[in-house]
Amino acid sequence: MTKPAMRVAVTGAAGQIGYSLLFRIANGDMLGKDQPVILQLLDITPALPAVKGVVMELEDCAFPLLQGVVITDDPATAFKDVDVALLVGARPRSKGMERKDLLEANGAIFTVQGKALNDNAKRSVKVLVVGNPANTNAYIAQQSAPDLDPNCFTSMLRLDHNRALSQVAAKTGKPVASIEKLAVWGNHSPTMYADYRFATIDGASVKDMINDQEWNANTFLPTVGKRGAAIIEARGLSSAASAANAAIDHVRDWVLGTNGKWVTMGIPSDGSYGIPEKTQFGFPVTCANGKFEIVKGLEIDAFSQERINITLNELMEEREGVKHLLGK
Ligand SMILES: NC(=O)c1ccc[n+]([C@@H]2O[C@H](COP(=O)([O-])OP(=O)(O)OC[C@H]3O[C@@H](n4cnc5c(N)ncnc54)[C@H](O)[C@@H]3O)[C@@H](O)[C@H]2O)c1
Ligand SMILES: O=C(O)C[C@H](O)C(=O)O
Repeated sequence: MTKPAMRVAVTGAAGQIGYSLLFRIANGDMLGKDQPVILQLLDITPALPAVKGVVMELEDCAFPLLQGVVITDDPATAFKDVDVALLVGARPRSKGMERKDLLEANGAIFTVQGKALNDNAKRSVKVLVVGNPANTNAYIAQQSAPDLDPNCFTSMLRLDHNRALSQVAAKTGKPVASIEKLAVWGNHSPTMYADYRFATIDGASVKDMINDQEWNANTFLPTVGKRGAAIIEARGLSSAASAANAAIDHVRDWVLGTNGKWVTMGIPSDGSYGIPEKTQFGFPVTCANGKFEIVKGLEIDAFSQERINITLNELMEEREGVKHLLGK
């Protein structure tokens, strides 16, 4: 029997991530090959003609799972009864900027959209914030939606997770798919802490295999942390296909589960590992039955604690910087 369609809102639908994302959602890559979808696309008024062009292309793909498309510049319409909301629409940084430099330009978008989700989305909505600075924007949206469970709101660290997987695979000469139990802690920024201390490949310790703390501190962490800037430098534009791919991975795992495997999600802290409650922080999680759960009880050594403190402090500063948007 055919499943009822799930409603998926995507903001910034005319943008470059949107162009990589929408076709994959409509193809069933995110919610399953047996899951019909209705896309509810939001962008600003001047971008609506471009959204219509993308929708013409979606039609021309004749995706069997695509049951309908809504195009709008009104957040209330975009989020009406949605099961999943991908908040991508926001300005990207250009060369020389850090992601937090976007707070002023982008923060306000997320108060409006958080409120619109609060008033219109399904109570079980799964929200992923991609627009930068993603963790703090997700915090703003969550704080603007007091009637929704805070755990409805997540932010994207999956791109950092996937980047870290690739670097570890290259260093060890082993396939990406063989790596388990990798984690990325903290903010989606160069301060994030990609941690392979618990990672295994075919049951063997990755840390022992690499056995090179100098490489960890001076090559691996800067490479993963600054990868976004390296892509902007090389492409002249920020990452788009890999960002869309990470968004698909994040939501797919949240909805369909990880079978006990660890993934990284930015989620509101429950106080674990000393991270203040509701801080949107990258944690190792497992997902089952549509819910995520933090991997608890991991030992945090001195080097890791130092890195976690740095990324947490940055998030606290960002939070301080958006207080005025939240009337605090
Ligand atoms: N978290 C991550 O890992 C990650 C990775 C890559 C990019 N990003 C971020 O994602 C965002 C989008 O990147 P992009 O390359 O697609 O940018 P883009 O400029 O190509 O597209 C952004 C789109 O958002 C739209 N938009 C602007 N304000 C809006 C609003 N209030 N409501 C709805 N739509 C709005 C624009 O009109 C545009 O169509 C940027 O902030 C970028 O930094 C995050
Ligand atoms: O780095 C950026 O500004 C874009 C994105 O967050 C990335 O990590 O590629």
